[in-house]
Amino acid sequence: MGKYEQLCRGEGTGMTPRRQSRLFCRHSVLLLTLAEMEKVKELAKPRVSPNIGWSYAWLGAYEHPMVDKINQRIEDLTGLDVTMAEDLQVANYGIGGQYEPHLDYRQKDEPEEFEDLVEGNRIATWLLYMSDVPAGGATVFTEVGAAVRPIKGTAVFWYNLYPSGEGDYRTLHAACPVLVGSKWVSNKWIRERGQEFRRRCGLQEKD
Ligand SMILES: O=C(O)CCC(=O)C(=O)O
Ligand SMILES: [Fe+2]
Repeated sequence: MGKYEQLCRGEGTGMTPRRQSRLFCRHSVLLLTLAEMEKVKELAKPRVSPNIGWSYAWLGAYEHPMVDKINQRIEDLTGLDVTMAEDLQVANYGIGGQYEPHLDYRQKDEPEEFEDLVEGNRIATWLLYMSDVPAGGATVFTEVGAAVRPIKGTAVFWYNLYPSGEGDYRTLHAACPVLVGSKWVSNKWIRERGQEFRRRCGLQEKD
């Protein structure tokens, strides 16, 4: 059985206490209000296929003042500039909906993928859960051995790139199949441009 399946079953996290303490910093405050989450879902609903597999929609800041406010909140919380970030992505997973292990950043050996990277690569990912999921639906990091259960109003944030700009393979992650309920998330992919004075670059490849 692969690490993905194992983690989804709630087995084999096996993280050292040190790693655990460095990875997890979960606050019990709602990062978006219930009204904001409902609005985001309402805006996305006509564009996703609720409750079947996995589907998503992009929400531009111009669509509703609340979207703009949410983007601003992400900037305040992460300390990163969101001017050149991608639009807010809203995704829904129905029963059985999942997302296989992948990297959010573009790799160097995908040259054709670099064409639309004027804003740079995806330096960081902000992933916010907009629903509780009674069973399944965790986000798992297969290299690290971590599983994050969706809790409505909480978010996961990580850097996809080393400060040098090199991709960090340890960020490989996946969404486990939803077993009961419906999973709503919103993703914000922050790009490298605009972070020059917010996150200093490293001298070594893996700095
Ligand atoms: O829904 C999740 O838990 C992860 C989603 C994800 O990794 C993505 O959309 O890139
Ligand atoms: Fe992802």
